[in-house]
Amino acid sequence: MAKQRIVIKLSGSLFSFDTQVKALRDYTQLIKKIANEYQPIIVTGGGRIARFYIDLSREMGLDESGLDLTGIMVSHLNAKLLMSGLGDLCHPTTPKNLDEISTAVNSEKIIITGGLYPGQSTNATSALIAERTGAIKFFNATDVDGIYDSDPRTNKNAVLFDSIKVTDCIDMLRKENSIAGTYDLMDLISLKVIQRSRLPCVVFKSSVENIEKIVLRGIRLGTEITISS
Ligand SMILES: Nc1ncnc2c1ncn2[C@@H]1O[C@H](COP(=O)(O)OP(=O)(O)OP(=O)(O)O)[C@@H](O)[C@H]1O
Ligand SMILES: O=c1ccn([C@@H]2O[C@H](COP(=O)(O)O)[C@@H](O)[C@H]2O)c(=O)[nH]1
Repeated sequence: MAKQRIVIKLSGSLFSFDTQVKALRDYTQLIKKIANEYQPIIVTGGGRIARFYIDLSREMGLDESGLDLTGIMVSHLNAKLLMSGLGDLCHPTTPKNLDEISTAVNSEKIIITGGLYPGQSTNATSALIAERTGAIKFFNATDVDGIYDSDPRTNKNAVLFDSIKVTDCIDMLRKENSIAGTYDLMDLISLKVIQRSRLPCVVFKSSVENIEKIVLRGIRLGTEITISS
């Protein structure tokens, strides 16, 4: 019987100018372990390298959708980097749209990809992929412990939610930026997809240990996004 699918958004913070091969290997080992139980679909964020290209290209005069495409390209490079350590266990290409995702998942292999469409973040991509592939859950492994009542990077007194209704999350995050390279945490598209498809989603801090705990051992971490009836 085919394995259940899960989508894991891997924080772009894993992919940086000083990333060590050990960190990547630790993640590929974890992905292999997860693949014994589920069919993982991994979406890699753009991280600092995407922001580096986006910022320079913006100064050079590139328009916003062009900048989004640049960010998407970098997220696919990050995906390729992770794929280098997975060999045949992994679908050989990074799908570029939802149709390619639908075909790729039929291989029953691990799927690794980056962003898909301009005007959104890899979180929205992940939610759309989860919706399209019938994944049972969207695990958003980010660079903070979960969803707070305000940005914890700018408010040291921000309070972490154990769970939050998707509607409250939409109200809280609706004023966020939607220009290339600045989509923080969950963008509106990701939340709307979660809402319309009642997609289970948890946001937590990315680490090999945390992903193992939450995905394979069912330990509760971070912030669950709940859907009210
Ligand atoms: N209410 C909030 N709760 C938690 N984090 C928030 C909130 N509002 C803004 N943020 C910011 O969102 C950031 C996480 O989103 P970001 O997209 O930068 O991370 P990522 O998904 O790990 O990176 P990438 O997009 O490169 O994969 C946090 O570092 C935090 O500063
Ligand atoms: O589906 C997508 C995914 C990404 N982008 C652009 O790339 C950057 C980097 O992605 P992050 O998720 O923020 O790491 C993002 O800011 C967008 O500009 C996109 O357009 N569509």
